[in-house]
Amino acid sequence: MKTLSENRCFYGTQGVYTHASSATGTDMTFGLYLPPDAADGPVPLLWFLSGLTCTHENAMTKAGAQAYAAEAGIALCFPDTSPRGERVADDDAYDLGQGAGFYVDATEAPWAPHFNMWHYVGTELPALLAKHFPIDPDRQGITGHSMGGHGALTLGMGLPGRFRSVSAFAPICHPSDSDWGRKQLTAYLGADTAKWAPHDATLLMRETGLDAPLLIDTGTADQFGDLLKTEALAEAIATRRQPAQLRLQKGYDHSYFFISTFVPDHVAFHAEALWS
Ligand SMILES: N[C@@H](CCC(=O)N[C@@H](CSC=O)C(=O)NCC(=O)O)C(=O)O
Repeated sequence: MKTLSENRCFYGTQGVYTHASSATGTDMTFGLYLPPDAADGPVPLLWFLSGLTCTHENAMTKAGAQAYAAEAGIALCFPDTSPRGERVADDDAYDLGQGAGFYVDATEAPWAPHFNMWHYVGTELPALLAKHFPIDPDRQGITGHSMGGHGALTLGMGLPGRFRSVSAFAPICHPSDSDWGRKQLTAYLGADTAKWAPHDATLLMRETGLDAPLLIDTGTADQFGDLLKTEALAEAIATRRQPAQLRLQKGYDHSYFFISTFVPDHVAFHAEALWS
């Protein structure tokens, strides 16, 4: 692992690191914020999975989460959203290929050799963090935005017992029934829709639900609102009687202005679960 940068931030450290990933077969870059409490021993970890077109950098520099994480004594990890590089497959569209890994392990050509973001975020990167940083692996929460919100929800439900708390900002909720999902799941996993089910939060909610507290915020003026299919997840939550807060925030769009407004609520929500 190599350190690319470390900056003092709210009395802790915002680092950016790169490492050779066996999951993706590429070098992967991630951001890790360690709060001041990490100087005294292991701290809980909150994952922030980003959306389409993002690198590790967008949420790290635009969400404004560090101030609240410092106060709550929680580390933040900002992974990249896909493998990258000249020898990695890509597509001209912004919503497929590099920057659009959808947090799945691809089985189809040309994506399968490198696009293994489920394994990367779910297995490889947690182990790397636990080895190199003062992180308590038994106290993890996960959040994310849009495609990253989809990742937070599907990893949260797909890895029972891993996360003590799950939240999302404007998540893609039902990718099997959305133009933000069908194209990508077909490309990465093939045309057999049965293989998509573990990567669809609405279907997972109907089938298995979530064994952790859940908070979702979505703006009523989200320019991608029709693609998110929030209503399908809301119905699945209600039908299942899943304990959850699903808040529709009046006038907010899909941007980081929306995320940074509600980031304090989300960090506090995770802190309550991670420190109890
Ligand atoms: N370029 C696209 C829209 C891309 C976009 O809005 N990406 C969002 C995430 S959308 C869902 O995953 C994002 O986080 N962008 C980065 C940022 O810093 O805002 C288009 O033009 O339509």
